[in-house]
Amino acid sequence: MRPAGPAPSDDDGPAAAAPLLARAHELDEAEPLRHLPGRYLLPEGLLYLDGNSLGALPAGVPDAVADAVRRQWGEGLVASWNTEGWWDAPQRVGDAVGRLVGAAPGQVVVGDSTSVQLFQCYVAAARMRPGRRVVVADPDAFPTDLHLLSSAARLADLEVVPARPHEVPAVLAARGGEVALLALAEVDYRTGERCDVAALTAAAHEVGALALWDLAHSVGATDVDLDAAGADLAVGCTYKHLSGGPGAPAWVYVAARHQRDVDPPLTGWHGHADPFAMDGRYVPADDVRRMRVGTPPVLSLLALEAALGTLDDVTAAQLRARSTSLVGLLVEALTALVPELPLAGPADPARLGGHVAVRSPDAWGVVRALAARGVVGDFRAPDLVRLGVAATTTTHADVVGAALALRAVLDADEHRGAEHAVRSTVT
Ligand SMILES: Cc1ncc(COP(=O)(O)O)c(C=O)c1O
Ligand SMILES: Nc1c(O)cccc1C(=O)C[C@H](N)C(=O)O
Repeated sequence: MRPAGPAPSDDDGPAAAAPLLARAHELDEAEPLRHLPGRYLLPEGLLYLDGNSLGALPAGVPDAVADAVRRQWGEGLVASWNTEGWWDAPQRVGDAVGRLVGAAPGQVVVGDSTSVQLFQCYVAAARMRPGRRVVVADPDAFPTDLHLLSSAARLADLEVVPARPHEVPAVLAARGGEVALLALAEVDYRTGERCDVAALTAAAHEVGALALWDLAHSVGATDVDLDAAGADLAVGCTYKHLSGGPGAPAWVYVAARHQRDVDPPLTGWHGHADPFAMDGRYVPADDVRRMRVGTPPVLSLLALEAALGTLDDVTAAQLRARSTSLVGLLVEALTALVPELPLAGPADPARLGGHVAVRSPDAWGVVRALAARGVVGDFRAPDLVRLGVAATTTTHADVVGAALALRAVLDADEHRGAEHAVRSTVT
């Protein structure tokens, strides 16, 4: 963590800003994906640094959704399950997501929320490792992960052993043969810190455990490679860096080698080997389709498919390169312009996902004051100002602009206003 330092004097701000702004413009001009922001719709003049919560609207999505509603639903009616490929959309869209997380086709389905997929995976993993009762998990994980793990543990009689990512090797060494599952996120939703998926997966495998990854903050921001890492199970949202839209369905990955053994607890008819046999006996599909549950949110799935179409000609490595460049400049700009707010995570962009967080006892007021200046970040309790970069829409000029706005907020004491006293649920 970077130590807190003195605030720049009146002259330091602009002096430090000029070279940063010049470099931002150079980087934006040299950026191979500089055309990408033009494929998204954002309000004019807004500096949107919250795509790690809800990604911007891709320009093609409104027409795709209108077509899904008016033509596919309105005219095609029930026949659209076949003629428009609604029935197979979870696998088709799953493969499109899989391309961005290093999953060869046939290992990802999209349909339920991340919370549901997590629950499916916790219980399924415990069933795949009978006789082992321990799940090693990060106590600082996103709350839904912890809540669902706690319920799965009650249901399947599991013991949850807390370990932050850096503590995992020691905990695995201590609990070895008792461990059924290691459950972690690649990117810490608070600090942005990234851990080594391949190394930690290998450590889990060494003791015979499975590894489940929550990639909510990774997909579209990191170059995580599930197949290469040998991961067993993974889940992730699609409404953040993939811009699938509010409530867009999440995805689940099951490595091909586990698909005949994985035994999820929610055995809905869409996961049946022959759903239209209308057989009262459950026979799971013999591939990743068995992770499907019930009827998926088709309109949202089609919106997501259109959003992913925006990235058809872009690779995960290209997105990662742009994200890293943006995050690197954001860290540099924050370090230079607001040194009194320490970084919550590492300064090295290679060790970060798609967002950067700084600590402030007035974090909520800072976030509200930034919003009043047209800079959208978010607050995470108790003391974090989180600024996300989207490889799709954020520019280098945006990140320097956000750091400058933060400097101006602190200089003018705008974060201490009485109107910031009440905390809302979002941002
Ligand atoms: C790491 C992580 N997991 C899960 C979720 C959310 O899951 P759900 O989409 O089910 O609300 C989020 C964000 O909301 C998240 O950051
Ligand atoms: N999923 C969200 C929601 O349903 C409402 C408001 C925000 C969110 C988010 O995505 C929060 C986000 N996962 C986070 O890292 O804090």
